[in-house]
Amino acid sequence: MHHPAAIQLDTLTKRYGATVALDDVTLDIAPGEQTVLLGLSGSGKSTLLRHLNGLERADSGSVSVLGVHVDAARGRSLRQLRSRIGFVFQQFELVGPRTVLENVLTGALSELRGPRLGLLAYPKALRIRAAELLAEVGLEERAFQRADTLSGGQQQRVAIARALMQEPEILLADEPVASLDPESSQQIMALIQELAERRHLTVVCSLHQVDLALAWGSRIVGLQAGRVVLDAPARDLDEASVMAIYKRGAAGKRADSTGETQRAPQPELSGAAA
Ligand SMILES: Nc1ncnc2c1ncn2[C@@H]1O[C@H](COP(=O)(O)OP(=O)(O)OP(=O)(O)O)[C@@H](O)[C@H]1O
Repeated sequence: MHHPAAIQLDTLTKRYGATVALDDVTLDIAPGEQTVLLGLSGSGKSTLLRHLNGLERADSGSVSVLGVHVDAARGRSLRQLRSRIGFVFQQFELVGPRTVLENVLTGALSELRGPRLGLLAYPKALRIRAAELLAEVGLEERAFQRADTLSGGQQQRVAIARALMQEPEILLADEPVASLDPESSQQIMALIQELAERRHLTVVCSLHQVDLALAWGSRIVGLQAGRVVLDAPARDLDEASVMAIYKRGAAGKRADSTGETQRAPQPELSGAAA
């Protein structure tokens, strides 16, 4: 790889009590690369994503993002790093009673001092940028509507616009389409791809839908019980080779600290998505 990596994980291991959530993960992700994480529920996808912006700390090994050693970053240096990393979530995490435009603007809060209430509390240049982003995600006509009146797919578009408001270099997405119907899921994935390509964003996205991952990701990383068991360009894979990562391994047998077993495996084809 001739680029310095945007993301570099070196023998990363993370345990929660007896559970090994990430087990000796080594991974380099190049700038502009779009990577999908696949694996059973509990295989470590969210834990991996949460290490990339310092929400979790490695037990051993190292995590380097945009040249910053995340494990060593604290306070201001961690805030600075986080301002370069956008994050979107399964449940969108919008402020429901606020307008769509205000929700997008909150993505710029790290650029400002103190909380802001109401549109006029934001500088005009930011309001213009937020409106442009809303247009880019196809929601300019919804700017003054309450966020909680939008459909799930529309809410995820707002969340994506909010993440882009901070002009990130990396976009992390933790099951961004798990709450959406198949058609909206495809639209959201296509949108993320298009926006990422336009900005040369590095994307790491966890998914449960194998067919979406194959259609979308430039690179597929499969996790099984915290280990990387597959790492290949999507074009070199077919559904059968990806489904192998869902075979019941250690992940399916482990019990958590309450003694409950893991949720059932749930690879999906998006046509059968919940
Ligand atoms: N804060 C925590 N405390 C205890 N155990 C945790 C914690 N976070 C994750 N785990 C455990 O670590 C393992 C990996 O969890 P993780 O959420 O990363 O999996 P995942 O692949 O993202 O699952 P899903 O697809 O259901 O989101 C699981 O066994 C989980 O129970």
